[in-house]
Amino acid sequence: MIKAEIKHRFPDFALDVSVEADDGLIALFGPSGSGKTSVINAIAGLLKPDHGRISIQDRVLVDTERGIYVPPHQRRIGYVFQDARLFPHLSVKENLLYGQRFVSDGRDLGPVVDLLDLGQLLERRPVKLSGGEAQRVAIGRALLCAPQLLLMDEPLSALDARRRDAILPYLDRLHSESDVPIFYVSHAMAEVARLADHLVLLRQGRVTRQGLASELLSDPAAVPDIGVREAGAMITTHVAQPDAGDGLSELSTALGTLLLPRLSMPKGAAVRVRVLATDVILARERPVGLSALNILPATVETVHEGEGPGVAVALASGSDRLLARVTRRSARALDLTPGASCYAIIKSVSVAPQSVSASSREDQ
Ligand SMILES: Nc1ncnc2c1ncn2[C@@H]1O[C@H](COP(=O)(O)OP(=O)(O)OP(=O)(O)O)[C@@H](O)[C@H]1O
Repeated sequence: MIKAEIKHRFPDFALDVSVEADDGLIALFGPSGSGKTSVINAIAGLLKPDHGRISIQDRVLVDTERGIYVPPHQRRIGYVFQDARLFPHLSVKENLLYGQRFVSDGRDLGPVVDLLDLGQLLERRPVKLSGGEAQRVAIGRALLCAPQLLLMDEPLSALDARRRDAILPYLDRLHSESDVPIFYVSHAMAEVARLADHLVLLRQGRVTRQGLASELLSDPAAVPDIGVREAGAMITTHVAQPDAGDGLSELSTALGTLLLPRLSMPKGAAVRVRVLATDVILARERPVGLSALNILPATVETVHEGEGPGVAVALASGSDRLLARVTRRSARALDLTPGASCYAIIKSVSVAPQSVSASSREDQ
């Protein structure tokens, strides 16, 4: 359990947040200037808050009331920045070992090298690494300090889309195989949705919402904070048939089959699929003669009207949740009110490969 209550006033900005989350990956999401970096800097000890209390498990790092302030180097926190910040004169191996030198019980190099696939890179100098490789080394170095908590501040934002996609599976693996809780800062919802267990939405220095990512992502009231184009629920499912013969894979959902462009995952693998609200079409009758392959029966749970022409509709399809964005006009014409039964239609090709990731927990 991680708890952070932080109040701090900069000349032009006030931060007032309270975050409480179980271990796992806690994502801080918000627009530029909303205070994300300030929150993790306070946790790392790079920002001394005016008022606050920060604890990891039962270890209190900051309690301004009681005059407790553990200095940064004693916090056992690993920090991965946007840029890798490796020592250019040291090899990859020496950079990794640098992480270990501060702690007597640092982790063995071997498992971290395996986890992040660094074996081929050990003798190289940072100048010979791609941006994604350098970031993997930076993550490895942070892990080798045997941290109690890993802070990652936009670790992919300096990478191009191809390199980002290449490193995401390592973050999936880090998340599912390492027991170190992670605070992950990002303004890219695709990354957050893929990785987060707990989601904290920040705006102008305050938490607007927080909770289990699976619940918050399908909450229509959170759409304004997430952004209408980025909003979308997660379906946790498993691969029923990796190769359906025509370039598609079959996934089993609570109430039907989801066909997606072929996944490189084995039969039975648990997966998380992010389905954008703008990619879901609703119909009251089961449509026929339609090119879209995925038609899932669903029930309307709530309808959230925003200020624009669209409404966000939360749907239950068995135990799965979906979010659809339709126009206010369609919502009225179809009489989409809580309890209405309908069909959610999802085009297979609209689900990007990056929206599908290995799920660390079958029961999510
Ligand atoms: N040391 C500082 N002195 C004065 N103001 C600061 C300081 N650090 C941060 N701020 C202000 O606090 C606000 C929040 O900054 P912060 O970097 O925490 O936001 P962020 O959400 O991480 O933004 P981004 O996504 O752009 O990195 C900004 O308005 C910034 O100008």
